[in-house]
Amino acid sequence: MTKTGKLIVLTGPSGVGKGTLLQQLLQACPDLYLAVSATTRSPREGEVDGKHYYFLTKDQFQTRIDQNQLLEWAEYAGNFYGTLRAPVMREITQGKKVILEIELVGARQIRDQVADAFQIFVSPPSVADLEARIRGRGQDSEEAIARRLDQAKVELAAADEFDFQLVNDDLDAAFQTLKSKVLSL
Ligand SMILES: Nc1ncnc2c1ncn2[C@@H]1O[C@H](COP(=O)(O)OP(=O)(O)OP(=O)(O)O)[C@@H](O)[C@H]1O
Ligand SMILES: Nc1nc2c(ncn2[C@@H]2O[C@H](COP(=O)(O)O)[C@@H](O)[C@H]2O)c(=O)[nH]1
Repeated sequence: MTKTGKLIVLTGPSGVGKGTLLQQLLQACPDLYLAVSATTRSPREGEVDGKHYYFLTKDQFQTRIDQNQLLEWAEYAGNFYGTLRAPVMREITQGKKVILEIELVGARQIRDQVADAFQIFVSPPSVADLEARIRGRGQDSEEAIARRLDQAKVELAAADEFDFQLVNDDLDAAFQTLKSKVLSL
């Protein structure tokens, strides 16, 4: 019998801790495949091309759109972000669980295209905590922080659209809940 893979979407406002939770999840679930996104954003300190993102120019990103290479894409806080279709389909066909860490507009596109994708929304304990986390990361300009906090309000209002909601308050507790859910899929 052919094993069918599963597409899992992890969404939540910038700074809520998606990436932190994901790194722990990947350690705990070595069979989970994290799709590396493409973006036109500049690399942050320590970010490696092909590992954290594929860093593209706007023209390169547009070519991927024109050639239908992206499963979903969105403009977020002045930059473009998207998921490359081919690696995701390859891993799903091979029966793997594939996880995407993406924002709301992209998550909605996935919902329209992949009916059985499982969608998880991560919330902060409060907007004040969210702001403190973005600032504590120390990698975004004041302008970028303001844009991300504006967008966070839109994203938090959409949390009920998701299959599963997780509050990332205590990191260990949130990680255990996330791991149990992902392993159950
Ligand atoms: N439960 C938590 N309590 C306190 N700080 C946290 C918690 N989870 C994550 N953080 C911290 O919050 C900051 C933002 O986390 P992270 O970069 O993982 O967020 P993100 O949702 O992936 O953001 P983005 O979408 O912008 O990439 C990091 O400094 C991280 O260490
Ligand atoms: N729609 C998509 N959103 C994505 C993708 N990769 C990342 N993201 C989301 O963008 C924001 C900002 O990320 P940052 O690395 O600049 O902080 C965040 O919400 C990510 O989840 C993608 O491929 N498609």
